[in-house]
Amino acid sequence: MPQAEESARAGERIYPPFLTPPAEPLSLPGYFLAFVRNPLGATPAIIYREWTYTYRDRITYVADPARIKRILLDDFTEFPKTIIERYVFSKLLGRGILTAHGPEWRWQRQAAAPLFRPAEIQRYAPVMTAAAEAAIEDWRQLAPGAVRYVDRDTTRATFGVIADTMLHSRDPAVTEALERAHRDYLLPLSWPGVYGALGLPGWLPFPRKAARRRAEIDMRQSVGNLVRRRRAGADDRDDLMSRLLNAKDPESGQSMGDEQMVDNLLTFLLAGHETSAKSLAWMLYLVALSPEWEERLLAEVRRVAGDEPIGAEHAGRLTDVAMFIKEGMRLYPPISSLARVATRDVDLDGTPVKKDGIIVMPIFAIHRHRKLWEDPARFDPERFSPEREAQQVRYQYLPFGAGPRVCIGASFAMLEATILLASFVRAARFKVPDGHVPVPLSRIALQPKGGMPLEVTLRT
Ligand code: HEM
Repeated sequence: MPQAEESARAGERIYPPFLTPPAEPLSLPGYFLAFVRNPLGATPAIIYREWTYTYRDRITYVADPARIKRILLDDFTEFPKTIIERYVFSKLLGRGILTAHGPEWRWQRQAAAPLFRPAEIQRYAPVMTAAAEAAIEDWRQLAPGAVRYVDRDTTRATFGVIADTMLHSRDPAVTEALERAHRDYLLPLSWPGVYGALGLPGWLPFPRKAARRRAEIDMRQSVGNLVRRRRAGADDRDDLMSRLLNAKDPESGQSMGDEQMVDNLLTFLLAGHETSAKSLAWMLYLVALSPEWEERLLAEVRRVAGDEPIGAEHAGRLTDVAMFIKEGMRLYPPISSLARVATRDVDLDGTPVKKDGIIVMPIFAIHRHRKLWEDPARFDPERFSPEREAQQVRYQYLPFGAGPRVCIGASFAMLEATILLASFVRAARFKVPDGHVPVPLSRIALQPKGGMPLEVTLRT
C-alpha cells in the first residue's frame, strides 16, 4: 500500500512527504481500491520515469511534454474532457464553463474572461489583503505555539475572497452549504471518478451516495436563491454574476437561465477557492520545514513592503515569494491530474490510443518526473529562478493546465497566494507538530489527509 514517506533532511536538502506509487501494475480490483482510497496511490510508478504507460488498453498515462502539448493545445478539439468529469461533477456543475464542450464552453469562457484581465485582477487585491489580515487577527487570540489546522484558515480566507470578488456576497446559507459539501461531497468523490475511468456505469451505488446527492441539491438551491435575488433587485455591480447574467450565446442569442447561472457560479466558487486554500496550507507546511526559506521570504517581504498591508503594488517585487509558491505547486499541485478522451483511434507519437480511451496527464508525477527535474523529490525553489525557469519546457509544469482550457483564474490565484503567503510569513512562525507527517490525498484539490496542523506563533 502506498505510504507517505517521512520528510528526510540531509544537510540543507529537504525532501517533503510524498506518496510512494505502486511499483508493479495493479490488478483491476487493486487499481479500483487504490483509486477509491486516493487516486494518487493508483498512479503507476513507471510514469514517474517513462513518457507513457497504458493500463489495460483503457487508460493511457502521458508524462511527455511534447505529447501533452499536442493533447492540450495543438489538437485540443480531438481530446475533449472525459466522462469522468461528467460522473464526478455533472449534477453539481451541470454544463458550466468547467464541464461544457465546444461552442457551449467557448461563449461561457468569453463571458467570464474580462473579469480575469490583469487590470481587473489588481482590483481584487484589497479583498485578498483583508482576508489575510482577518486570518492573522484570529491567530492573535491563540497562545504562542498553539496547534491550529491552518487548512481551515486558508479555506475560510480563500472562500471569502472568491465570494467577495465574484459574487459580492457572503450569504451564510451559501457558506454553510459549501462547508457541508466538504464532508458529504468531496470525500466520496473518487468513486464516480474510478467508475468513469474504468468505463463502469454511473448509476452504480457507492458509500454516501445519497448524502452526496443531498449536498448537491443544497448547494444548488442556496446559490440559486442568490441568482434569483440578483435578478429581482436593481443591482449594477460589475462582478461575475452580472457579467454572466448579461452575456449572450452568440449562436442562439440566448442569455443564461437560472440553472446555467448556478452551474457557473458554483464552478467559480468551488474551483476558485478549494485549490488555492489547499495549496496555501502545503506552502505553510513547507515554510515550517525550511528555516532557510522562512528567513529569506521574511527578509524579502520586509524589504519590499515594510509594515504596510501587502497589496498588488508589492506582489510583482516579491520574487522569492513567487519562486517559493511555484515550487510549492510543483511538489503539491492542487489539481494532481488532468484527463482527456480520444475521439478516434490515434497514434500519440508511437503510443496507440483507441477511440474512447482515457488519457491521464498525471501532474503530480510529471512534476516529479526523473527525466524532467533534477533531484525531483527535493524542495528547491531555486528551480524557479528566472534563469533556471527559462530552461524549462512549458509543458513540464502544469499546475494550471495549459492550452485553451488553461485555468482562467491562474493570475488571480497567483496574486492571492502571494498576498496571503507573504502576509502570513511576516506575521507568524509555523512549526510542524512533533512526529506529524502530512499525507497528500487527492480529492478535487490535493489536500493533506486529515488537515494540516501547524503550531502557530505570532511574531511580536
Ligand atoms: C492554486 C489555484 C488554482 C489551481 C492550481 C487551478 C488549477 C486549474 C486547472 C489545472 C484547470 C484546468 C483543468 C483541465 O484542463 O481539465 C483549471 C480550470 C479552471 N479554473 Fe482553476 N485553478 C486554481 C484557481 C482558480 C481560481 C482562483 C479560479 C477562479 C477565480 C479558477 C477557475 C477555474 C475555471 C473556471 C476553470 C475551467 C476553465 C475552462 O475549462 O475554460 N481556478 N484550474
